Amino acid sequence: MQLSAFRGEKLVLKNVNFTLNSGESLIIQGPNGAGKSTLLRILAGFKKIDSGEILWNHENIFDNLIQHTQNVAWLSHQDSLKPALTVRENLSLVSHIYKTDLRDALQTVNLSSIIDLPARMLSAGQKRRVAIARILLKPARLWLLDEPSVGLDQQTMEILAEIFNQFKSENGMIITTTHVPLPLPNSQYLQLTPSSIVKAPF
Ligand SMILES: Nc1ncnc2c1ncn2[C@@H]1O[C@H](COP(=O)(O)OP(=O)(O)OP(=O)(O)O)[C@@H](O)[C@H]1O
Repeated sequence: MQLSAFRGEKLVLKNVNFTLNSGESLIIQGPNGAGKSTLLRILAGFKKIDSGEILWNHENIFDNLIQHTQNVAWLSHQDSLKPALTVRENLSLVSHIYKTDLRDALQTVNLSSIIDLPARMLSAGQKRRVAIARILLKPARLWLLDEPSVGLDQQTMEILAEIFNQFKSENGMIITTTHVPLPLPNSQYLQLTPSSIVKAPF
């Protein structure tokens, strides 16, 4: 892999390298600005790299990004819910596309009772749980999660542990950023540090 990437003029990722197999998880750590979200965006195919390559089953993900996006489910830092739409409406498109059970997903995150509430009326933790339900609705091989536990209470952390465990036992792969301990035993760790390297002006 050995990938490097700039954001603007700043070298954010330098020679990052890891391998992940089916059923494994990787926890990306580092201080604010170290490039954790940037790395997730790259792995999701949303941002190009400046050197190196990312291989999925020996093939460069950037050679067929449409195919790659089908392998990936993405939980961003924001929950990306439409405030005026109900929980059901926010999730119905993804559940319709993949023919997956919206009620099951909401039940897993303990949100069945608020299925018809508009997203703008949800608490921060409830919004996070809806975003996690959306991950469950896409039959992806790789989950890319940006600080998945933000706003979650202890009970939901236990649910998250079960969700992670189940997904990995079905050979799913998880790559996640976090600033706090996550219920993901037997993970690899990748430590990023902020870089001070900037592009030469010419
Ligand atoms: N769109 C952008 N244009 C230019 N620089 C950017 C852009 N987005 C992020 N950066 C810079 O890239 C660096 C890495 O940002 P990134 O969001 O990946 O960090 P992070 O490790 O996820 O931080 P945090 O822990 O605060 O979420 C930061 O220095 C940030 O200022």
